[in-house]
Amino acid sequence: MNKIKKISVIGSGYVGLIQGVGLAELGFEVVGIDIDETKVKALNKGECPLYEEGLEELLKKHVNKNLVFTTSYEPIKESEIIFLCVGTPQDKDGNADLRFLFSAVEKIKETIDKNDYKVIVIKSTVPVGTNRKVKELLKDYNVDVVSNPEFLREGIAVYDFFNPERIVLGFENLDNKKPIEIMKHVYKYFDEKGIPFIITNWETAELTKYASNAFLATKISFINELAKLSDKVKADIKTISYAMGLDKRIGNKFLNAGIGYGGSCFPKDVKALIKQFENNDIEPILIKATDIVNEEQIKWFFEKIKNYYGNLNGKTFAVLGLAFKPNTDDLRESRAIKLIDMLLENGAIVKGFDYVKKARKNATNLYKFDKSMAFYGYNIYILDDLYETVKDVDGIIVTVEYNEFNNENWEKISNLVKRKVIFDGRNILVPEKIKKFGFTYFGVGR
Ligand SMILES: NC(=O)C1=CN([C@@H]2O[C@H](COP(=O)(O)OP(=O)(O)OC[C@H]3O[C@@H](n4cnc5c(N)ncnc54)[C@H](O)[C@@H]3O)[C@@H](O)[C@H]2O)C=CC1
Ligand SMILES: O=C(O)[C@H]1O[C@H](OP(=O)(O)OP(=O)(O)OC[C@H]2O[C@@H](n3ccc(=O)[nH]c3=O)[C@H](O)[C@@H]2O)[C@H](O)[C@@H](O)[C@@H]1O
Repeated sequence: MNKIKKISVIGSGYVGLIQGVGLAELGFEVVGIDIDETKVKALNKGECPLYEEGLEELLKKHVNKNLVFTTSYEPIKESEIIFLCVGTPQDKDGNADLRFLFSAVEKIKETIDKNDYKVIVIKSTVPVGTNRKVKELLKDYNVDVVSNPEFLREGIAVYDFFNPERIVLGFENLDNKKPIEIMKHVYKYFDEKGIPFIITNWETAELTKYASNAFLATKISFINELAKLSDKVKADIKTISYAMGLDKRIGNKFLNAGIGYGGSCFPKDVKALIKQFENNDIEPILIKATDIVNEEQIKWFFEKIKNYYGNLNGKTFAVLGLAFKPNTDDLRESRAIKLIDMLLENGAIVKGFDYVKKARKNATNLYKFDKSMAFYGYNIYILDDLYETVKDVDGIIVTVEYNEFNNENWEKISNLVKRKVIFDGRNILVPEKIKKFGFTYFGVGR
């Protein structure tokens, strides 16, 4: 097989950028294509538009060497492999919105020569049947379409790129060895590392992605539902999770009770999976419950806060954590933001903090530019310093699972707050330690 020279990666968001930078580090010549001109300009200067540990260093190492970014689709003419990494957000009915994907496919059609062989690899999370549709759209072209769902986690995405737990590849016809060989060549590094490859058909690959996310989300909703009972009967959900997790069949991961899952994927992918069931006339009982439990969890936690104070009007809260999880700037479906909105709607004053500078910047922009928030705009402050954030507050609310919170100076914090009350929405603090400084502590199910 000819050595693959150039790879195009369409979409330079969390997935596309990691994919592009990662492939560049593996020695390929990569072109990143995005419709966002500002993003492309920044990337070509080696500036990372999103925060991901280790990403900017790798970007700087390869940009303008074996990695370039452009808004033009022209470079795909020179690439045998084209990765599609555009967003597939939720539409108004809960389905995956494939507008960006189909628009990228249209651009591919306009650009490539019908006779030039290409492998088009869909990394975006797409509903069952999408790879087939894309192939149908390209039926007059000499292309193979491959489903290659992405499993990376934000916050540790660079690590995940180089250390995947599996590589799933879905093909139209397993007897057609050409695209299989090409994909194995691109992912040779992982093959040599002994990472399992799952070579299957399109539908299995597409559904594996949704199944994985929905299963993890279900584990979280399961423990969150149990946490409500645990809370009431004074059991300790952390001990329950630990004890459950020691059973290897259950495992200890994703059993941390809290204020629910957020992010750009679990909420939308669970909803999109529900829609795929419904579109196939099957009632998705369990997965629907996962979604409902998650939507309710934050409301339950908020009620807990409200019940304690009686009236939130004029009360000031320090909200520790803004993004949907630690070490990211991503505010999409962040439970912290949902909680802040509820506090503001109830007349509270919010002081928000996150360790990630870009998360603070994104939150500042969100409240500054979101017109619907303008009404209570003056009631929200995003601060750069944790101690400033807790100063004179009626309560501290932990919304992101940063272990680092335990290493802060709690004696100092206890002297800064107006009232020593903590609502730990992620069960991340060590209550014994905090209580020593006179705090009243509320967790989730403990
Ligand atoms: N963010 C994550 O951790 C993960 C995301 N995924 C999936 O990967 C896909 C991408 O997700 P993210 O990277 O988070 O999205 P994102 O929103 O961060 O990035 C998407 C990028 O695509 C660009 N784009 C849109 N239309 C385009 C077009 N026609 N041509 C070129 N560029 C275009 C946008 O400007 C944007 O930069 C989604 O399907 C998502 O569900 C899968 C695993 C992990
Ligand atoms: O498809 C995707 O986009 C990705 O979605 C998740 O990754 P991510 O959204 O980055 O974050 P997670 O670490 O999975 O956390 C998701 C949410 O669940 C919450 N969570 C996680 C674990 C837990 O025990 N409890 C809990 O509430 C987190 O706080 C966070 O809000 C999956 O873990 C990835 O494998 C997948 O590729």
